[in-house]
Amino acid sequence: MKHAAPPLAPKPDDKAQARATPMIAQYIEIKAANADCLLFYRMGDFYELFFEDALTASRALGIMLTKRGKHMGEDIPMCGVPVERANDYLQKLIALGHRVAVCEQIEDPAEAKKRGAKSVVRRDVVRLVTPGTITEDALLDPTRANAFLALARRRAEDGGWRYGLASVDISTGAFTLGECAEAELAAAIARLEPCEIVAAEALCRDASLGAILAASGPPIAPLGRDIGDNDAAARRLMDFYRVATLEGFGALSYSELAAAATAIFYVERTQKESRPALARPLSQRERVTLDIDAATRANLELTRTLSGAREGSLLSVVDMSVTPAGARLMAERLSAPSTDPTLIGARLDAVGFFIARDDLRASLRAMLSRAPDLARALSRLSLQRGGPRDLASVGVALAAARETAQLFAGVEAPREIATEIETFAKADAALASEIARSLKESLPLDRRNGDFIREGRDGELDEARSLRDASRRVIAELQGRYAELTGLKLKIKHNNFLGFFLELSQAQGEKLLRPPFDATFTHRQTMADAMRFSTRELVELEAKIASAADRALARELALFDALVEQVLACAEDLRRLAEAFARLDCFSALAEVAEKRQWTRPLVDASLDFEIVGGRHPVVEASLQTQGKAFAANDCDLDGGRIAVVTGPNMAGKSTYLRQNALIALLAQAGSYVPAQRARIGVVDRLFSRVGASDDLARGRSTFMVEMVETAAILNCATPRSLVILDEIGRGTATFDGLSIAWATIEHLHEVNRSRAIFATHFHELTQLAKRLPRLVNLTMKVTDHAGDVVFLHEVIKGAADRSYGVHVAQLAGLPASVVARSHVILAELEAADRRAPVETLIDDLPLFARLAEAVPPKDALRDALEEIDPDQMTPREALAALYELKKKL
Ligand SMILES: Nc1ncnc2c1ncn2[C@@H]1O[C@H](COP(=O)(O)OP(=O)(O)OP(=O)(O)O)[C@@H](O)[C@H]1O
Repeated sequence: MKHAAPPLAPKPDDKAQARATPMIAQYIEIKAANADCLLFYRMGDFYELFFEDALTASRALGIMLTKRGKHMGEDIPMCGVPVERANDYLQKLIALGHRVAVCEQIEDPAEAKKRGAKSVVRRDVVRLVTPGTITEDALLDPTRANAFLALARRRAEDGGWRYGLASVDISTGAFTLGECAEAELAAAIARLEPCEIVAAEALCRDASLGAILAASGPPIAPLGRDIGDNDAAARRLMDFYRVATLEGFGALSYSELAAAATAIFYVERTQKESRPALARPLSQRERVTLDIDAATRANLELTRTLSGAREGSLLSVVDMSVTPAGARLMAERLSAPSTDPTLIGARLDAVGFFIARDDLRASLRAMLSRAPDLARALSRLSLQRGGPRDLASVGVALAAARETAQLFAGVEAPREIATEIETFAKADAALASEIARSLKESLPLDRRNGDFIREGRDGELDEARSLRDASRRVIAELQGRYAELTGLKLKIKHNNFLGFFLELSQAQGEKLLRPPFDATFTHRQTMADAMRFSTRELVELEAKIASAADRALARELALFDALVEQVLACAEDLRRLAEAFARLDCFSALAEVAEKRQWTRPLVDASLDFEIVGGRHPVVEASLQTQGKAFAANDCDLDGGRIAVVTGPNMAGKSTYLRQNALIALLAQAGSYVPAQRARIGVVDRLFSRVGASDDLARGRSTFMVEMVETAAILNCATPRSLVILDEIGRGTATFDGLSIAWATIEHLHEVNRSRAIFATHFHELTQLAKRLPRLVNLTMKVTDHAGDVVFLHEVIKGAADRSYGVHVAQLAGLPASVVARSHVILAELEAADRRAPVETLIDDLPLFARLAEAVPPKDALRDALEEIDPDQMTPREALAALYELKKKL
């Protein structure tokens, strides 16, 4: 079959448009204005897609591709999705990274007809649905924030670039700002985990930024133009918030202002006429959080495992929250732990309180688990996308707030909890009872068809409803009367085209066409097996019922709008309430985990200490527990910049040990109790890791290259306040290269970075470094070896491993016996050779890294001659002579 390239939707100025049908002409124009989106074009009960959109969507959604009419002599490809199932299809398209423009009919078809038989119903795009701007429950993951990130770039005073970051979650109204240099951008994006990134097109084209964005994962939405200068950006913000000055917004930098304005621009571009109730942007520039780069975040599997699953991540073990908002906050806390010991202490007090008061914790959690997702309901209401259930959610949340306040009445709670309780006590009781008084018990999802306002709430509504219902009874009576009158089997039915009509079989219907019945019954339609009639009485009733039903619905919708208005008038208070619920949920959930898993309160202070006694890996321990196995707890002491070099056999637990210490520090700073008997952590400013092997083939980097890039970042950035964990550096290359790199890395960490660090390695030669580096300690994994039967005890002890047991692990893994036997022979040979020329002698021959650095540059004749030259004291002639002299020396 000939398959010509599908006709692309022509440009609006194409002369083709002139020859298109009026409807296709309208389509072409709207599509051109939304070229980067799939266009859902409303036609009756369907959203239709045409031209290349139809091909994309039919492939992505697995729906049938048809055609409709011709354009320029070619069939127009078309596919469609029913309006009531649109959300399912939207979800699939969004998950695939598409953006969808929803185009509705914005006038009654009857109106269009008045303009002439051929005129098309007016249509317009009412909303762009994009991955970062969705609000519907059906499209959202309740436990994850759904933010887009707007980026803008401005010159700083020192001439360098500063990036402004605005993170907006329309589904909850959260709006935060930040600023960073290009080098910090990837880590910032990893922390914020946006679902979509928005930036001016010119910025997206920048080579180095483009590479960062492409590597960061989420789909990118380029905006046609920049937001303009500082004044234009400020004006956009003021217009959106309807304020005359930005003074109330705190000090915003130029790049933050530009990013905030870009975000608002995108909100307006996607939400069109609707204006979401966004919180005022909150600058987090002064925020003090633990810096974790993207690689470390991924390697430590904080909120997701390396394979992308939530299950098996740190979050999946820690998150025992009972509300979606609590789960979202928990993810945020783990993603951005604090570096402020006072704040951390206050949060730990709150967790401690809920551990001590398990009675209050149980009541609170029972109540919270019934509370709705207030933030998301509120957001939908503000976008006119809310339904009766969203309104009910506000009422239920307000009632729950009062109940919580009562629960804590007279209780002496720590500051972090007491402030939330004050918020609860102020919850608007009048609004809660107004909502409860107005809405029925069981509510429809959609407000479109009414039937959600209680009887007795509004006299006018009740009257219209009883008229509507009475008329329906009259219809039933009428059917009986007509049946009796004619002696025929007939039924009164309804459709949108005929309204009410009588239907009977063809044979019986014939009788109504003849006297005396033809005086009363008017023939309307003959079907294959039935005939349809109407009567004057039916037509009159139809009008009465329709108008009563219309009046009832209009009244219900008016009452709905009035309630929404009342809710939105206190949107700010309600959002604070939603946040307060999330925080209490988070604290009580952390108390729950601490108790369930026997975690203890860490001490976090401003020192450079790091002492963990009886530490465990939270995720490995939980997984062993389900298999009925115990986890062997281990200590770790890195006080004052100590570096632990861990050697030991494969499978003995080195990686687990490295990660658990990083995770314990991170949990402590996130305000959680920790899996250890005791932990004292001098607050960590940056957490670095180089663990696991992964390649980044998309960016043309091999496993070893990735390893070196990450190691370089660590050596360039780590400070004495940082915590560094390095797993098997130098493994991915030839032995001597790898050993040399690992050796120099440890020296650099010890002498230059002076960070607290743990280094796991199979290069046993490195343990010799302890002789030279005073803050280096050797640790090893305890192994028992009974007559060739090796048992890993997973216990970390002081000292160095003498062998790897690699061949033993290979045997356990099922390598053929002949290969294992041969490996033993080769190993014995190699070990004998090593004993004749041990690498340990190197330690005495090589100068230390720092001294090496001092020794550079080496002296030579050319350098000596250069040093003697003083250009300020020379005539041009002397200078020329000196130049010839230098050249000669060279
Ligand atoms: N402290 C512990 N208590 C009990 N089991 C542990 C402990 N540490 C590790 N394990 C178990 O041992 C397995 C191997 O641990 P891990 O991956 O940390 O070893 P490794 O020494 O880093 O190995 P390799 O050198 O091969 O990477 C883990 O999957 C876990 O089930």
